[in-house]
Amino acid sequence: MRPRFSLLWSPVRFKALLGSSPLPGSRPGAPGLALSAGRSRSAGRSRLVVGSGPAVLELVSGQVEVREEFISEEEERELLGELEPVLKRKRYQFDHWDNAIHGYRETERSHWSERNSETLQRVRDVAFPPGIPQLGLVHVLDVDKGGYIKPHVDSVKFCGSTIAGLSLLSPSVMRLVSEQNQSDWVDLMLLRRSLYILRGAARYLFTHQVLKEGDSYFGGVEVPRGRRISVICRSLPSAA
Ligand SMILES: O=C(O)CCC(=O)C(=O)O
Ligand SMILES: [Fe+2]
Repeated sequence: MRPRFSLLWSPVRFKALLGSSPLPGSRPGAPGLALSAGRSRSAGRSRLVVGSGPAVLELVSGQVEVREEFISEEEERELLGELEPVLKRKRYQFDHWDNAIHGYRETERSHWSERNSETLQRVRDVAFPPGIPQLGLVHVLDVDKGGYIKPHVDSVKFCGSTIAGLSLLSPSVMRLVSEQNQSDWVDLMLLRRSLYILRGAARYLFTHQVLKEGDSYFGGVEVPRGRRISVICRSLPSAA
């Protein structure tokens, strides 16, 4: 039996699937505007978020966060040590017509080693305000070097207002595109061992995607893609 709240395999996992075509009216990978230091929580983080203009950056300010070096090399090794044996037993999946993710394998995990539990607790502590209900299962997604995640909005049935993900092994670019106006976009530079957090409008009103090799540019500079594992914590939808 799959867990009741499993995000995996669910046909309603994705609310929207828009394809991965370039953005109309803007050039993907173009430098864009950086989230200004005044609006981000620290000047050090602002260079990891760029967007198509000040209005879109204003809209997502406080709802998009990227924290560089959130985990240490040692913590990354520890997570990989627990995850690799599980992931290696699975095959990468390619080319299913309805898949929002191409070239991936995934798992969910509720029990972790003590050290990894501590790392994940740090993620939860910064991502979720006290008392907010959280999905106990942590989602682990292993996307191959040639793999990518197409634009989608996480299902509101299974995921609440906050998504927080650690990036292991490879840098990548996450692109948010406004569902209302597709020329409004925000790119997040997801460095290896960084944490990103999407909240509120950034989570509900924008699709998110992880760019494929060849399209993977941040601020006009190519971000070489390798195999990437993300470890994702989510809040629960509030009860209806
Ligand atoms: O890999 C990530 O960080 C994001 C994955 C994602 O968007 C999803 O599983 O819904
Ligand atoms: Fe997602």
